[in-house]
Formats: sequence, structure tokens, C-alpha cells
Amino acid sequence: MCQPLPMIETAGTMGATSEVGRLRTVMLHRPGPELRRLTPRNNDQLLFDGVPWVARAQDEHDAFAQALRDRGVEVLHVDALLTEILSFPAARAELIGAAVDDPRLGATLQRAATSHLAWLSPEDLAATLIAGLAHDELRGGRGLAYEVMDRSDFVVPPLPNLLFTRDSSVWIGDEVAVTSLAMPARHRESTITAAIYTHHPRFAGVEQLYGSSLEHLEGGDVLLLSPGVIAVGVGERTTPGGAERLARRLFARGLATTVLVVPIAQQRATMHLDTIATMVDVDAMVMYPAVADSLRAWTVTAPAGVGDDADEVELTVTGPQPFVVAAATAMGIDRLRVIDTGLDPVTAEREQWDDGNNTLALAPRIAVAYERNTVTNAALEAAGIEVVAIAGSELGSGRGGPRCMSCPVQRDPL
Ligand SMILES: NC(=[NH2+])NCCC[C@H](N)C(=O)O
Repeated sequence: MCQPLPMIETAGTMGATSEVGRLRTVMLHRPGPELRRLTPRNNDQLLFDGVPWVARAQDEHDAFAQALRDRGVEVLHVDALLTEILSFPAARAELIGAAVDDPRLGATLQRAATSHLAWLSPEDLAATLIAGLAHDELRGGRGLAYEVMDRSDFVVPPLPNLLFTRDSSVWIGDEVAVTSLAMPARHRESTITAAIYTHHPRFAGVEQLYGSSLEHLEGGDVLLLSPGVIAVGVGERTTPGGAERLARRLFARGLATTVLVVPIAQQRATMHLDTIATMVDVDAMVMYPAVADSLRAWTVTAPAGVGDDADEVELTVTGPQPFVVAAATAMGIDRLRVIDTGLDPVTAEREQWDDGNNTLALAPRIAVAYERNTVTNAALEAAGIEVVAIAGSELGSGRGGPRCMSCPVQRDPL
């Protein structure tokens, strides 16, 4: 334990100012034993629409990671970063504390779980923090809560949605926002991303611009439309309060000039802004046609030279305007080109559900997309976007596509 980690050379500054600058480094999480915890009894609560075939999901994810590496992208894995920081006592204490900080447990079970976790090697602790700790896996389990707890329940619940690394942190400029996830099944994910950014030497000196205990804000709702122009969806996950706090902090730190706040329907099919629209070129988005005309945005700005006290920043709010109009104005372009998901309403609805809009741009006009969304992908190709198609039959059961499954750590400036 406690051996210093080697400092890793990184090419250029970390961070991103757009969704489409050439992708250099990305953080992924290869799905593992945490997916084997899903059953028909718990999958709804754990935010999966079914019970995935884990080995196939891993094959699909490996092919996704390989497609990125083949195009020169460095792939970082959450479990490896987590294992590395878990040789530091401070990181261990923080993450063990977060794992047992659960009102279901009670003091006796909390103590038993803490001492169980404290004995684990960095590898085993990383694995347990992600896959969770089932009732009968806890050596020395005791206490009222332990006796009463259903045998199929978890002392530490698994994190199957860690797969969607987009949501638990987002880089804006050269800072990282550790987010505050709305669904109870995902709260603990951002304690892991916070610990990685705090303790891993790779990220030494990186400023954290948000935090896991603030108003709900999820990375899937944050779109870097162009340098300094950020769209934030508010709906099932991100609250208006979260969007406002992020805007203030971005303005105070000079990381944005305009934030567009975009209300989206509060339902599972549109849980994040990136389920209905993603950038595929500097001036183009693939978008769900059923919302393309009705999507509205409030434009939030702040006077220049606002100083660095975020709470003092005076916000100017105008709108609402049609999203595409507000976006083009803020981005300083004549028109935001929109490529439709599907052609007829039924195909569009099916392909939106299967994350046809959820593309990951590798550079302007090159995007990773699920192969199953054939009509959307053909529309992208027809619009001059090269589609890097990946399989997602099992990965898709968690309702997330290539964008949700990736957190860009470094993109070239445009
Ligand atoms: N950025 C995204 N669209 N992420 C998708 C997350 C899916 C995950 N099962 C959830 O419900 O939270």
C-alpha cells in the first residue's frame, strides 16, 4: 500500500471546449460483475430495461474501446484508475465511508461493513465498490439491520450504471465538473469520480468545478455546443437549480459566456438532453424530430468581468426561443444544421429509444453510433458524417449509447 504512482505524461492540456474537437483521451468503464447483479426484481430500480447477457455486453464494450483506440484515442478505464488510488489511505477512507453511508444499515452493520472493506486489497476493494457487497458476502455480518435484511439484498448496492461515464463527470474547458446524480441507484458513482480526480496523480492540479452534494446535475444533460457555449438540459435528472449553479460557476471562472437552459420531457425515453440531440459537426446535430420543433431554450449570460464569486454573479436570462435559433445565435453561426433520427415517426421513436441520437464524435464529421439505428445512420452518412458503427444489443439494455458510455478527458480545441 501507499506506493507513489508514476506521474503520467499527458500530451497537451486536459479538457474539452466542444463536443467535436479531435478526441484524444476518454474515460470508459468496461461492464463487469456489477451487471451480473441485475435480476428481474431489481433491474427497474437499478435503471436497466432488462437483464443483459454480461459476456456479450463485455465483448461489445471491448469492440467500442478498440474502435476508439484504432482511431488514436487513449482509453482510460475507471476500474484501473480506482484501483490505483485505493493504495492511498485518504482515498480508501473516503470511498469506504461513502459506501457505508446508507441509512438502511445502522451503526453495527456500518461498522461490520467498514472493517470488511478495510481489509481488502486495492484490487478487491475497487471490485467491491463497483459490484457491491451482497448480504452473504459480508464476513462477520452482524447487527439488527443485517439480521432483518432480505438475503437477496445488498449491504453495498452495485453500480451497473457506472458504464455511463458521461453522467458522473464532465470536463468543461480545463476543469472537471463532478456531477450530482439524481437517481438513488447512481448517487455513489460520483463519489468514485470525485476520488479519482482528487487523488490520481494523472489529474493533479485539475480544478473541480462542481460537486456530488450540490443540486442535481448529470453530464448527459451538458452539451458543449461551441467554445464558451454550453447547453444544459433540465428534466428528469438535472434540476433548474443545478443548471443555474453550473452557469454561475462557469461564468465566474471564465469557462463560458452563454449557457442555454433547455427543458426536456421528464420521462425515461428523454432522461438526458443527449438522448434527443448530440453534435456531429461544428454546426450540426443529430436530433429527434418529434422534439426538434418544440425544443426551447432560455439564454443565460452574465456581464463581462464578473469576478470570481459565483454567488454574486448577476445572471441575465432571455427567452424562451426555439432551441435551434438560440443555439445558432449563441454559437455565432447562421444556422444549426439538424439531421433527423429516422424518417417516419415510428422509426424515429424506435431509433431514439435505441440511442440513435446518442453519438460520440471523434472529430468533426466522424461519430460513433450504434449499428442498429440503420435509418439514422444512413441519414448521418447522407449528410457527410462518417459513422463508426458499433454493436450495442446488450449494452443498450441500460438505455445509453456511445456518448453516455464515454467521458472525454481531452479533445483538441477546434
Ligand atoms: N447520458 C446518458 N443518456 N446516460 C444514460 C444513462 C442510462 C442509465 N441507465 C440511467 O438511467 O441513468
